[in-house]
Amino acid sequence: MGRRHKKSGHKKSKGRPQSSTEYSDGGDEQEGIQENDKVFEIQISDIMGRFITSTRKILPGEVILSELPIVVGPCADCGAQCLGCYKSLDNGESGLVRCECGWLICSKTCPGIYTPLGHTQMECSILRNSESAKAFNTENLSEIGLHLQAIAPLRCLLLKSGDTKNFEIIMAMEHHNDIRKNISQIWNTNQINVVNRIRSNWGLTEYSESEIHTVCGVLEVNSFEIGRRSKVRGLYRTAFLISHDCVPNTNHVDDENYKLTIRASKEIYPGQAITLNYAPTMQSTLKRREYILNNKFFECLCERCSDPTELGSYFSALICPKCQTGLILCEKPICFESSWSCNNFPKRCVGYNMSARSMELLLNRISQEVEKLGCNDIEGMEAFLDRYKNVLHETHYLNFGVKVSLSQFYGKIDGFLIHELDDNALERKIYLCKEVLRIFDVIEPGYTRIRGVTQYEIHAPMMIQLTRRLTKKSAISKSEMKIKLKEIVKYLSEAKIILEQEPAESPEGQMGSAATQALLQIKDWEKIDA
Ligand SMILES: C[S@@+](CC[C@H](N)C(=O)[O-])C[C@H]1O[C@@H](n2cnc3c(N)ncnc32)[C@H](O)[C@@H]1O
Repeated sequence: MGRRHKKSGHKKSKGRPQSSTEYSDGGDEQEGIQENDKVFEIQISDIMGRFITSTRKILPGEVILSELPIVVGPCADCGAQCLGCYKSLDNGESGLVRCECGWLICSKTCPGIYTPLGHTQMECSILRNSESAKAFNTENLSEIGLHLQAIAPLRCLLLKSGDTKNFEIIMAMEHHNDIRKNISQIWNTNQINVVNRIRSNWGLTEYSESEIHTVCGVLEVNSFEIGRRSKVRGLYRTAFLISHDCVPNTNHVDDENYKLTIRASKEIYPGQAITLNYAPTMQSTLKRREYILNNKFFECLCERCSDPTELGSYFSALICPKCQTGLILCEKPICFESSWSCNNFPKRCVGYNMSARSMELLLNRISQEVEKLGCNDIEGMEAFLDRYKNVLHETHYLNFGVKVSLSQFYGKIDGFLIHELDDNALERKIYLCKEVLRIFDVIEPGYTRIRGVTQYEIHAPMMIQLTRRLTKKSAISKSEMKIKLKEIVKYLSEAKIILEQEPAESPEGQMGSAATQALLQIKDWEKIDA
């Protein structure tokens, strides 16, 4: 697995820091932040290349940077999409609509036609002149996705004559060509779907093969997945500098104009690296490291990856089948081939070992079971947890994913609507939310979307428990009620702060407004009670 890895180990940064103004030529990357209050500067390390660190203490929720993209385009694995607004397309009732260049669009009035971050006039005439749409097989719309793969790279290349400053910024981004060219699956796919398409099929020979491979690499390594409705990627002139950590200290959102806002999710100290998680946070160390190696082309050596317990979350731990009390942990988590053994050995266990390969096979088999679970199937999920209770640690990532789903679905699914839940089911939802929060406090702490959602989720069963106790006149003293209400207000208040950062129309944004309403209602309650 290590063959793609060029650099290893974190080293201290060296060289002089560059201020963000010096680097970005006074861009808008810290919009809303005073010139004399820049919160980050650029550093360079042998291992990570450029990365950013804070110049002062940054508080949770503070905006670190906010910027519009340089380039937006369909993701490499998108299906048929509108070239202007990226809406997914199907043959639908109205059939397929084509732009003047012959490419498919959602409608003649698509808001993304002839706009800088959609289908520009320049792109339209290039695609028309090259007769690029002639090759479309509209009988098979998924094939259109292959043509769309070349659009984001083309948009980067068009900056060469249209916006040289941004073209230079893009070409100076990390592309890892030296590693990627040895991965035939990546390089050959790009050669066929992007390089040959742009140069041979569309006749744009002014762009060299190496230039096209470079923009492919830049997009793979640096782009952000954005947009709510479809698979869209964007390149940003400053945000790409943020380095990776499996326990990040920022979160990000993008709005309807693809403006990206990076906020601190927890306190960041002066000089500390500003980080985000490039990998899916709810995966085990093995899976995250594999993802980063295969998609971002480096080996993660962060604290979470280096610790066999994943900072006490036991996200990858199995229960020892020999002694039943010990945990099977990876001996050297930052080595893909490392074996696994019982942590009770030698004192309380005769010993149990597993090879990396056996662990991989076991987890793949259990993952397939998780994937088969219907997303509404609360009983199926509970049965899964019960089936593996003596195999997987209670917060193993496969259990944990199921628990996160359950923490949200109890109260929302037919037959399990919140007012239909009996006392045990309410208690179960509260228990799951608390467990989910306990683990996210370790792996994604602070002001993060999932913590906000879970804090919102926990308030409803707690409120219902309280009202049931009042109406049933089960003994509840005034002081106990006050304590319960205080706890609910604490959850809702943090949910409100976190979720109000989300776009108002998004489900999370709407939860934020609902949290505000719920807080007002509790205030009324308190008045009545008083
Ligand atoms: C989005 S770019 C970040 C900017 C890049 N360092 C540069 O100088 O242009 C991602 C690349 O930065 C490097 N990188 C980021 N975080 C890293 C980390 N935690 N450890 C090692 N390399 C890292 C890797 O080369 C990765 O592919």
